[in-house]
Amino acid sequence: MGVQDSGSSADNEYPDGSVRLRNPHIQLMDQDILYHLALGSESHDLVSMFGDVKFVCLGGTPKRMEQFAFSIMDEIGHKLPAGTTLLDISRYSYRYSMYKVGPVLAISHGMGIPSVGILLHEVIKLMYHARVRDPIFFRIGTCGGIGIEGGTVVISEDAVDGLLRPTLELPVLGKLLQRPAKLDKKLARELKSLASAEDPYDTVTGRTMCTYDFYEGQGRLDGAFCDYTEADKMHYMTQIHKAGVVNIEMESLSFAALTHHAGIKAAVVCVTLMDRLKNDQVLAPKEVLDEWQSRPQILVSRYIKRYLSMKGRLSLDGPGGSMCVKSPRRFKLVQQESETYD
Ligand SMILES: O=P(O)(O)O[C@H]1O[C@H](CO)[C@@H](O)[C@H]1O
Ligand SMILES: O=c1cc[nH]c(=O)[nH]1
Repeated sequence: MGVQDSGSSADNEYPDGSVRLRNPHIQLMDQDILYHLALGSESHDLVSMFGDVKFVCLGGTPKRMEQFAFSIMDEIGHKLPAGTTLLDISRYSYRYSMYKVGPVLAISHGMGIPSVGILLHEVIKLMYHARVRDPIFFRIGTCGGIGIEGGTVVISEDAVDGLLRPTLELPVLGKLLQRPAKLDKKLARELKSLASAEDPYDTVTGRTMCTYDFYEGQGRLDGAFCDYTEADKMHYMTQIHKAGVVNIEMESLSFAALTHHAGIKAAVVCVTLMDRLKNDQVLAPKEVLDEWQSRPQILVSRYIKRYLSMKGRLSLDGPGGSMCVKSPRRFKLVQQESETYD
Protein backbone atom coordinates (compact mmCIF):
# COMPACT_ATOMS: atom_id res chain seq x y z
CA MET A 1 0.00 0.00 0.00
CA GLY A 2 1.51 3.36 -1.00
CA VAL A 3 1.13 6.60 0.90
CA GLN A 4 -2.51 7.65 0.67
CA ASP A 5 -2.75 11.41 0.79
CA SER A 6 -6.23 12.70 1.26
CA GLY A 7 -5.24 16.26 0.34
CA SER A 8 -4.73 19.29 2.52
CA SER A 9 -6.89 19.79 5.56
CA ALA A 10 -8.69 22.60 3.76
CA ASP A 11 -9.42 20.43 0.68
CA ASN A 12 -10.73 17.79 2.94
CA GLU A 13 -13.42 19.68 4.72
CA TYR A 14 -17.06 19.49 3.83
CA PRO A 15 -18.32 22.90 2.67
CA ASP A 16 -20.12 23.47 5.99
CA GLY A 17 -16.92 22.69 7.90
CA SER A 18 -18.18 19.43 9.42
CA VAL A 19 -15.60 16.84 10.31
CA ARG A 20 -15.12 14.21 7.64
CA LEU A 21 -15.59 10.64 8.81
CA ARG A 22 -13.94 8.44 6.22
CA ASN A 23 -15.90 5.41 7.35
CA PRO A 24 -19.20 4.46 5.66
CA HIS A 25 -20.04 1.95 8.39
CA ILE A 26 -20.60 4.48 11.15
CA GLN A 27 -23.74 5.97 9.59
CA LEU A 28 -25.27 2.50 9.34
CA MET A 29 -24.79 1.70 13.02
CA ASP A 30 -27.68 2.08 15.50
CA GLN A 31 -25.31 3.54 18.01
CA ASP A 32 -21.63 4.27 18.27
CA ILE A 33 -20.01 3.60 21.61
CA LEU A 34 -16.93 5.73 22.22
CA TYR A 35 -15.68 3.13 24.64
CA HIS A 36 -12.44 4.77 25.82
CA LEU A 37 -14.20 8.10 26.42
CA ALA A 38 -17.15 6.55 28.31
CA LEU A 39 -19.57 8.22 25.88
CA GLY A 40 -22.04 6.95 23.28
CA SER A 41 -24.04 8.40 20.42
CA GLU A 42 -27.32 7.07 21.88
CA SER A 43 -26.58 7.17 25.59
CA HIS A 44 -25.51 10.84 25.47
CA ASP A 45 -26.83 13.89 23.68
CA LEU A 46 -23.49 14.59 22.04
CA VAL A 47 -24.77 17.58 20.07
CA SER A 48 -25.88 19.45 23.16
CA MET A 49 -22.88 18.34 25.20
CA PHE A 50 -20.19 19.05 22.61
CA GLY A 51 -21.77 20.92 19.69
CA ASP A 52 -20.14 24.21 20.76
CA VAL A 53 -16.57 22.84 20.78
CA LYS A 54 -14.02 24.74 18.68
CA PHE A 55 -10.66 23.76 20.21
CA VAL A 56 -9.53 20.27 21.16
CA CYS A 57 -6.35 20.31 23.25
CA LEU A 58 -4.57 17.03 23.90
CA GLY A 59 -1.63 16.31 26.17
CA GLY A 60 -0.04 13.30 27.82
CA THR A 61 -1.21 13.44 31.43
CA PRO A 62 -4.61 13.85 33.12
CA LYS A 63 -3.13 16.37 35.58
CA ARG A 64 -1.71 18.61 32.83
CA MET A 65 -5.05 18.66 31.02
CA GLU A 66 -6.99 19.37 34.21
CA GLN A 67 -4.63 22.27 34.96
CA PHE A 68 -5.02 23.51 31.41
CA ALA A 69 -8.81 23.35 31.72
CA PHE A 70 -8.73 25.50 34.86
CA SER A 71 -6.26 27.97 33.39
CA ILE A 72 -8.14 28.38 30.08
CA MET A 73 -11.31 28.91 32.12
CA ASP A 74 -9.63 31.96 33.74
CA GLU A 75 -8.13 33.14 30.46
CA ILE A 76 -11.38 33.19 28.52
CA GLY A 77 -13.46 34.34 31.48
CA HIS A 78 -15.65 31.26 31.43
CA LYS A 79 -17.72 31.06 34.61
CA LEU A 80 -19.24 27.91 36.02
CA PRO A 81 -22.64 28.05 37.66
CA ALA A 82 -22.32 28.65 41.44
CA GLY A 83 -21.62 25.47 43.36
CA THR A 84 -20.32 23.55 40.37
CA THR A 85 -16.85 22.48 39.38
CA LEU A 86 -15.14 20.95 36.39
CA LEU A 87 -15.54 17.21 36.24
CA ASP A 88 -13.64 14.63 34.24
CA ILE A 89 -16.26 13.68 31.63
CA SER A 90 -14.47 10.42 30.77
CA ARG A 91 -13.78 9.42 34.37
CA TYR A 92 -15.65 6.13 34.06
CA SER A 93 -13.46 5.01 31.17
CA TYR A 94 -10.47 4.89 33.54
CA ARG A 95 -8.37 5.49 30.40
CA TYR A 96 -8.39 9.16 29.40
CA SER A 97 -9.50 12.32 31.19
CA MET A 98 -11.63 14.94 29.45
CA TYR A 99 -12.63 18.43 30.61
CA LYS A 100 -14.83 20.90 28.79
CA VAL A 101 -14.63 24.66 29.25
CA GLY A 102 -17.01 26.40 26.85
CA PRO A 103 -15.58 25.88 23.36
CA VAL A 104 -12.42 24.16 24.67
CA LEU A 105 -11.99 20.43 25.25
CA ALA A 106 -8.91 19.32 27.18
CA ILE A 107 -8.16 15.61 26.97
CA SER A 108 -5.25 13.45 28.13
CA HIS A 109 -3.83 11.07 25.53
CA GLY A 110 -1.40 8.88 27.46
CA MET A 111 1.98 7.93 26.00
CA GLY A 112 2.80 6.95 22.47
CA ILE A 113 1.23 6.44 19.06
CA PRO A 114 -1.14 3.57 19.97
CA SER A 115 -2.62 5.53 22.88
CA VAL A 116 -3.05 8.83 21.02
CA GLY A 117 -4.29 6.97 17.91
CA ILE A 118 -7.15 5.26 19.76
CA LEU A 119 -8.09 8.54 21.38
CA LEU A 120 -8.06 10.40 18.05
CA HIS A 121 -10.37 7.86 16.41
CA GLU A 122 -12.88 8.44 19.17
CA VAL A 123 -12.45 12.22 19.44
CA ILE A 124 -12.80 12.62 15.66
CA LYS A 125 -15.98 10.53 15.81
CA LEU A 126 -17.13 12.66 18.74
CA MET A 127 -16.68 15.80 16.61
CA TYR A 128 -18.72 14.14 13.87
CA HIS A 129 -21.57 13.01 16.14
CA ALA A 130 -21.64 16.40 17.88
CA ARG A 131 -21.74 18.16 14.48
CA VAL A 132 -18.78 20.33 15.39
CA ARG A 133 -17.57 22.50 12.53
CA ASP A 134 -13.95 23.37 11.74
CA PRO A 135 -12.45 22.28 15.04
CA ILE A 136 -8.79 23.06 15.66
CA PHE A 137 -6.69 20.43 17.42
CA PHE A 138 -3.57 21.11 19.50
CA ARG A 139 -1.15 18.74 21.14
CA ILE A 140 0.39 20.40 24.22
CA GLY A 141 3.34 18.24 25.17
CA THR A 142 6.89 17.70 26.36
CA CYS A 143 9.85 16.51 24.30
CA GLY A 144 13.62 16.22 24.16
CA GLY A 145 15.33 19.10 22.35
CA ILE A 146 18.24 18.79 19.94
CA GLY A 147 20.68 21.66 20.17
CA ILE A 148 18.25 23.76 22.21
CA GLU A 149 18.15 24.16 25.96
CA GLY A 150 15.54 22.78 28.34
CA GLY A 151 12.45 24.95 28.66
CA THR A 152 12.38 25.97 24.98
CA VAL A 153 8.97 25.85 23.31
CA VAL A 154 8.93 24.05 19.95
CA ILE A 155 6.13 24.44 17.41
CA SER A 156 6.31 21.53 14.98
CA GLU A 157 6.45 22.36 11.28
CA ASP A 158 6.21 18.71 10.35
CA ALA A 159 6.52 15.28 11.93
CA VAL A 160 8.80 12.43 10.86
CA ASP A 161 9.40 8.93 12.17
CA GLY A 162 12.72 7.53 13.45
CA LEU A 163 13.81 6.99 9.82
CA LEU A 164 13.01 10.63 8.96
CA ARG A 165 9.90 9.62 6.95
CA PRO A 166 6.89 11.97 7.18
CA THR A 167 4.49 9.05 7.21
CA LEU A 168 2.49 7.10 9.78
CA GLU A 169 2.63 3.37 9.11
CA LEU A 170 0.07 0.92 10.43
CA PRO A 171 -0.35 -2.75 9.51
CA VAL A 172 -4.01 -3.10 8.44
CA LEU A 173 -5.45 -6.42 7.22
CA GLY A 174 -1.96 -7.78 6.62
CA LYS A 175 -0.76 -4.79 4.61
CA LEU A 176 1.15 -1.69 5.58
CA LEU A 177 -1.14 1.35 5.50
CA GLN A 178 0.78 4.61 5.11
CA ARG A 179 -0.69 8.02 5.83
CA PRO A 180 1.10 11.35 5.39
CA ALA A 181 1.72 13.16 8.66
CA LYS A 182 0.93 16.79 7.83
CA LEU A 183 0.42 19.68 10.19
CA ASP A 184 -1.18 23.01 9.34
CA LYS A 185 1.69 25.34 8.40
CA LYS A 186 -0.40 28.51 8.70
CA LEU A 187 -1.53 27.55 12.19
CA ALA A 188 2.12 26.93 13.15
CA ARG A 189 3.06 30.40 11.86
CA GLU A 190 0.17 32.02 13.72
CA LEU A 191 1.26 30.32 16.93
CA LYS A 192 4.84 31.47 16.40
CA SER A 193 3.63 35.04 15.97
CA LEU A 194 2.04 34.83 19.41
CA ALA A 195 5.37 34.15 21.12
CA SER A 196 6.35 37.35 22.89
CA ALA A 197 9.77 38.96 23.10
CA GLU A 198 8.93 39.32 26.81
CA ASP A 199 8.67 35.55 27.30
CA PRO A 200 11.63 34.47 29.44
CA TYR A 201 12.28 31.54 27.08
CA ASP A 202 12.65 30.91 23.36
CA THR A 203 9.90 29.67 21.08
CA VAL A 204 11.16 28.04 17.88
CA THR A 205 9.70 26.14 14.94
CA GLY A 206 11.18 23.04 13.35
CA ARG A 207 10.87 19.41 12.42
CA THR A 208 9.72 16.97 15.10
CA MET A 209 10.82 13.35 15.23
CA CYS A 210 8.20 10.97 16.64
CA THR A 211 9.45 7.63 17.93
CA TYR A 212 7.90 4.40 19.18
CA ASP A 213 9.95 4.38 22.35
CA PHE A 214 11.45 6.79 24.90
CA TYR A 215 14.72 4.92 25.43
CA GLU A 216 16.32 2.98 22.55
CA GLY A 217 13.90 4.54 20.05
CA GLN A 218 15.26 7.98 21.01
CA GLY A 219 18.89 6.81 21.13
CA ARG A 220 19.19 7.12 24.91
CA LEU A 221 22.12 5.62 26.75
CA ASP A 222 20.15 5.15 30.01
CA GLY A 223 17.52 2.50 29.15
CA ALA A 224 17.55 -1.06 30.53
CA PHE A 225 19.23 -2.09 27.27
CA CYS A 226 21.67 -0.34 24.98
CA ASP A 227 23.55 -1.96 22.09
CA TYR A 228 25.24 1.18 20.76
CA THR A 229 28.00 3.50 21.94
CA GLU A 230 27.82 7.13 22.95
CA ALA A 231 29.61 7.95 19.68
CA ASP A 232 26.87 6.11 17.72
CA LYS A 233 24.22 8.11 19.58
CA MET A 234 25.96 11.43 18.92
CA HIS A 235 26.42 10.57 15.25
CA TYR A 236 22.68 9.90 14.89
CA MET A 237 21.68 13.01 16.83
CA THR A 238 23.96 15.15 14.68
CA GLN A 239 22.60 13.59 11.48
CA ILE A 240 18.96 14.17 12.38
CA HIS A 241 19.76 17.67 13.60
CA LYS A 242 21.30 18.40 10.18
CA ALA A 243 18.05 17.10 8.65
CA GLY A 244 16.16 19.82 10.53
CA VAL A 245 14.97 17.83 13.54
CA VAL A 246 14.83 20.07 16.62
CA ASN A 247 12.90 17.85 19.01
CA ILE A 248 11.83 14.26 19.67
CA GLU A 249 8.59 13.04 21.21
CA MET A 250 6.14 10.16 20.79
CA GLU A 251 2.74 11.22 19.39
CA SER A 252 3.12 13.88 16.68
CA LEU A 253 3.19 11.41 13.75
CA SER A 254 -0.18 9.88 14.59
CA PHE A 255 -1.61 13.24 15.65
CA ALA A 256 -0.58 14.84 12.34
CA ALA A 257 -1.62 11.89 10.16
CA LEU A 258 -5.06 11.29 11.68
CA THR A 259 -6.07 14.96 11.90
CA HIS A 260 -4.89 15.52 8.31
CA HIS A 261 -6.88 12.48 7.13
CA ALA A 262 -9.97 13.89 8.84
CA GLY A 263 -9.44 17.36 7.35
CA ILE A 264 -8.82 18.91 10.76
CA LYS A 265 -6.37 21.78 11.32
CA ALA A 266 -3.79 20.76 13.88
CA ALA A 267 -0.63 21.94 15.59
CA VAL A 268 1.89 20.41 17.98
CA VAL A 269 3.49 22.60 20.66
CA CYS A 270 5.94 20.96 23.06
CA VAL A 271 8.42 22.16 25.65
CA THR A 272 11.89 20.61 25.71
CA LEU A 273 12.93 18.90 28.95
CA MET A 274 16.64 18.68 28.10
CA ASP A 275 19.10 19.08 25.23
CA ARG A 276 19.69 15.56 23.94
CA LEU A 277 23.11 16.61 22.62
CA LYS A 278 24.07 17.10 26.29
CA ASN A 279 22.20 14.49 28.31
CA ASP A 280 19.45 11.90 28.35
CA GLN A 281 17.92 12.10 31.82
CA VAL A 282 15.25 14.49 33.01
CA LEU A 283 17.30 16.36 35.62
CA ALA A 284 15.28 19.54 36.16
CA PRO A 285 13.50 19.78 39.55
CA LYS A 286 9.76 19.16 39.68
CA GLU A 287 8.84 22.84 40.17
CA VAL A 288 10.92 23.76 37.12
CA LEU A 289 9.31 20.98 35.07
CA ASP A 290 5.85 22.14 36.13
CA GLU A 291 6.61 25.69 35.02
CA TRP A 292 8.10 24.47 31.71
CA GLN A 293 4.99 22.37 31.02
CA SER A 294 2.83 25.48 31.31
CA ARG A 295 4.68 27.20 28.44
CA PRO A 296 2.99 25.39 25.49
CA GLN A 297 -0.33 25.92 27.32
CA ILE A 298 0.33 29.67 27.51
CA LEU A 299 0.96 29.87 23.75
CA VAL A 300 -2.15 27.85 22.89
CA SER A 301 -4.20 29.94 25.35
CA ARG A 302 -3.06 33.09 23.55
CA TYR A 303 -4.23 31.61 20.26
CA ILE A 304 -7.62 30.62 21.69
CA LYS A 305 -8.13 34.00 23.33
CA ARG A 306 -7.18 35.86 20.18
CA TYR A 307 -9.45 33.66 18.07
CA LEU A 308 -12.42 34.13 20.37
CA SER A 309 -11.94 37.86 20.71
CA MET A 310 -11.61 38.25 16.93
CA LYS A 311 -14.87 36.34 16.50
CA GLY A 312 -16.53 38.45 19.19
CA ARG A 313 -17.08 35.41 21.32
CA LEU A 314 -15.20 36.45 24.43
CA SER A 315 -18.28 37.80 26.08
CA LEU A 316 -19.24 37.78 29.70
CA ASP A 317 -22.78 38.99 29.28
CA GLY A 318 -24.44 35.60 29.37
CA PRO A 319 -26.26 34.10 32.33
CA GLY A 320 -23.93 33.72 35.30
CA GLY A 321 -21.15 35.38 33.30
CA SER A 322 -20.74 32.24 31.18
CA MET A 323 -19.47 32.30 27.65
CA CYS A 324 -22.34 33.46 25.59
CA VAL A 325 -23.00 33.05 22.05
CA LYS A 326 -23.47 35.61 19.54
CA SER A 327 -24.17 33.59 16.49
CA PRO A 328 -23.66 30.08 15.31
CA ARG A 329 -25.37 27.10 16.82
CA ARG A 330 -22.08 25.62 17.86
CA PHE A 331 -21.44 28.46 20.26
CA LYS A 332 -24.75 28.40 22.04
CA LEU A 333 -24.63 28.27 25.79
CA VAL A 334 -24.90 24.71 26.99
CA GLN A 335 -24.92 23.20 30.44
CA GLN A 336 -21.96 20.91 30.24
CA GLU A 337 -21.72 17.59 31.90
CA SER A 338 -18.34 18.76 33.14
CA GLU A 339 -20.13 21.37 35.19
CA THR A 340 -22.52 19.13 37.06
CA TYR A 341 -22.75 19.28 40.83
CA ASP A 342 -20.06 17.26 42.48
O1 LIG B 1 4.40 15.09 27.73
P1 LIG B 1 3.65 14.21 26.81
O2 LIG B 1 2.48 14.84 26.21
O3 LIG B 1 3.21 12.94 27.48
O4 LIG B 1 4.64 13.71 25.67
C1 LIG B 1 5.92 13.19 25.83
O5 LIG B 1 6.22 12.61 27.09
C2 LIG B 1 6.09 11.19 27.04
C3 LIG B 1 7.40 10.54 27.44
O6 LIG B 1 7.83 10.96 28.69
C4 LIG B 1 5.70 10.85 25.61
O7 LIG B 1 4.33 10.64 25.56
C5 LIG B 1 6.18 12.06 24.85
O8 LIG B 1 5.60 12.30 23.61
O1 LIG C 1 13.27 13.28 25.74
C1 LIG C 1 12.03 13.27 25.79
C2 LIG C 1 11.32 14.07 26.70
C3 LIG C 1 9.94 14.00 26.71
N1 LIG C 1 9.33 13.16 25.86
C4 LIG C 1 10.00 12.41 24.98
O2 LIG C 1 9.41 11.64 24.22
N2 LIG C 1 11.34 12.48 24.96
